[in-house]
Amino acid sequence: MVGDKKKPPTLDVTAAAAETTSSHATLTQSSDRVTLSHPSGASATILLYGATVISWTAHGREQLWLSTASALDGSKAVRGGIPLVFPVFGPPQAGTAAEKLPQHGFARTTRWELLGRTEGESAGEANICVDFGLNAQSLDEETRAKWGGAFGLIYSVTLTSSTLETKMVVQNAGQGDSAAFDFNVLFHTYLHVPDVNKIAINGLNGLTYNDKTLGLTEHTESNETLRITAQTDRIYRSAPDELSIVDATADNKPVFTVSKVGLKDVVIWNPWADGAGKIADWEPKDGYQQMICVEAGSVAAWQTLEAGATWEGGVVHKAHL
Ligand SMILES: O=P(O)(O)OC[C@H]1O[C@H](O)[C@H](O)[C@@H](O)[C@@H]1O
Repeated sequence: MVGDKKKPPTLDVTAAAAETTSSHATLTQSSDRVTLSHPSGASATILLYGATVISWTAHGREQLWLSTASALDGSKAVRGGIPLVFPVFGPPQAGTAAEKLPQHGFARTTRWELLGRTEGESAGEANICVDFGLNAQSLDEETRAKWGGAFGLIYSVTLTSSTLETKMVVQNAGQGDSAAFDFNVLFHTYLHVPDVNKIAINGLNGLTYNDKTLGLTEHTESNETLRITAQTDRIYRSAPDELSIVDATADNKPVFTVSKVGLKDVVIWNPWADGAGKIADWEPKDGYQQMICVEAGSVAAWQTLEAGATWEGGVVHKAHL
């Protein structure tokens, strides 16, 4: 696990018991998952495998899309929810330190350690937060041999009545000049939407993006609002810190607000019918109509972390419906 001295000072590791309750919120733990419950009725369930959020409820409804065919037993990355991408986004390029790793790295396919829970306040309301840790020593030997970074990660998931915040701290525990490492990091959030044909994404106009469906070619977004009408897989570079997802068929009623801190890029992904048909664990096949991936991260360029240095970034997802 991440060294004691490097944990956030507020972290209450001793509270990570089988079940801890308070008048404000509860954390329930089983052998493979943790569930946070907020007094408002909101909840979040996180698998220790990949520290993957597999459910987030607010306003009495599920806010994340999860394939009904997804493995949840640690045999394969989860198809839906919020898989974590680290230390490489997409298929690693030959010649990079990450070249031997699988697509999207190892964070989503490694069991994390539960560090503990805290309660606090955000935006004037009570929240509950749970922290998970992963470091180089906890990787299996095969994975360690594929990527040498002396990394430590602390991943925090914070729940309020209508928001889910995901935050990552990356530490370089290495020593000496040669211990710097490069990484990508991304929160691969599958947002659940009532009908993808009706939503629009605001905040991308004027940005440069690389279109993965067109061989990663570079384009400039010229639409005030982005509608999803076909397979979409784009890396929007240097995106603004706030994006809104609205219902374009209902006076642009807000559906989600996505606010990022310390993260440069946003990936927008929907596999559409053609893509979903090729993904074995995607069910129901027409489920692409009820989701949109809005993935905040730093992926267009490597983040370089020097020995002893710490990096931090996160995203707040706010559900309006
Ligand atoms: O199938 P996965 O490895 O989970 O990747 C799912 C998707 O992740 C990101 O959104 C990428 O931009 C897509 O190109 C990729 O298809």
